[in-house]
Amino acid sequence: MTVSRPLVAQNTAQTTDIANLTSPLVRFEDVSVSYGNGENATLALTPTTLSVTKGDFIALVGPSGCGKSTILKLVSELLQPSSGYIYFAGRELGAKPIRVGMAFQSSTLLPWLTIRDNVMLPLKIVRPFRQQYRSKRRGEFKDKVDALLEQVGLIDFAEKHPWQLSGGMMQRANLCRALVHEPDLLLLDEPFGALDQFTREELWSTLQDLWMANNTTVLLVTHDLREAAFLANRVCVMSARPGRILEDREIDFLRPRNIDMTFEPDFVTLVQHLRGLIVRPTGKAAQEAAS
Ligand SMILES: Nc1ncnc2c1ncn2[C@@H]1O[C@H](COP(=O)(O)OP(=O)(O)OP(=O)(O)O)[C@@H](O)[C@H]1O
Repeated sequence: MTVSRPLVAQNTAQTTDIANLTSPLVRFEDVSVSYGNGENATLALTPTTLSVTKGDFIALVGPSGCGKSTILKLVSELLQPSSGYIYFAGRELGAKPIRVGMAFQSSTLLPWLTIRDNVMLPLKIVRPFRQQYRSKRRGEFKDKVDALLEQVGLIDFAEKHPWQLSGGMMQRANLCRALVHEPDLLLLDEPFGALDQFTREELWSTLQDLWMANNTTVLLVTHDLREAAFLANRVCVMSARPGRILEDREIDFLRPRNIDMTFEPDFVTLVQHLRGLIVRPTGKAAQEAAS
């Protein structure tokens, strides 16, 4: 099932505003990916069409190897599609630079820098901030970094080094670093995968707060269906390789969402439904289902 997008009326002043609000920030049109050539080629993604609206929080879920990370690699231009087209803000991807923020399961903080300097790093490297950093805005940037650290509860650790922080704290700092340069897209690949359940749930709330405050567009890859249903406003469920989108599901629980909500029947039913799409019955259960 694919979510139907609102229809836009033609030729009215209001139309333009609605169109701007609803036209996709990112659009995949029949995008497929094969790794390798000839007999050794692996078809990772079958022709896939996907629209991401500005401000969306999309979770990609599916069995291992179904192509979730491949989609992130495509959006971040680390990989070219084998066929099809990808558009960003209406122009083919690559036509103009886009700002991307990323966070992964393992912390990529630099051990010799303080937490503040780690979070500051994109402002020293990424345009247009790097020119401004060299000139007059250094103090302003420190305030910006500190505001983010404050928001995630790390301001008292700004002068510490990564090895002085817990895993959950390092992931908070990672999120700040991924967001500090105001990315067009925040790409998260299993960012909480290495954390214990309680820390992970704390981080869900942190990420939700950051998303609500910064109006960022997020693509999250996760194996955790509760995480997907808690955080996202759309969950895309992918099939086993070669990947395709089986269901593009709108998630309309009220915000801000809290952990108590995840024990409510509606939430549990949703997670079971998502699980049913991914996990095929095996053995006796499969025979019973087939009969
Ligand atoms: N560089 C590569 N060369 C060859 N095959 C690759 C390469 N990268 C990925 N693949 C294959 O493409 C498929 C999709 O990989 P991808 O990493 O996108 O899956 P995934 O859904 O993110 O998996 P997981 O959930 O296990 O991280 C897998 O079968 C994988 O083995």
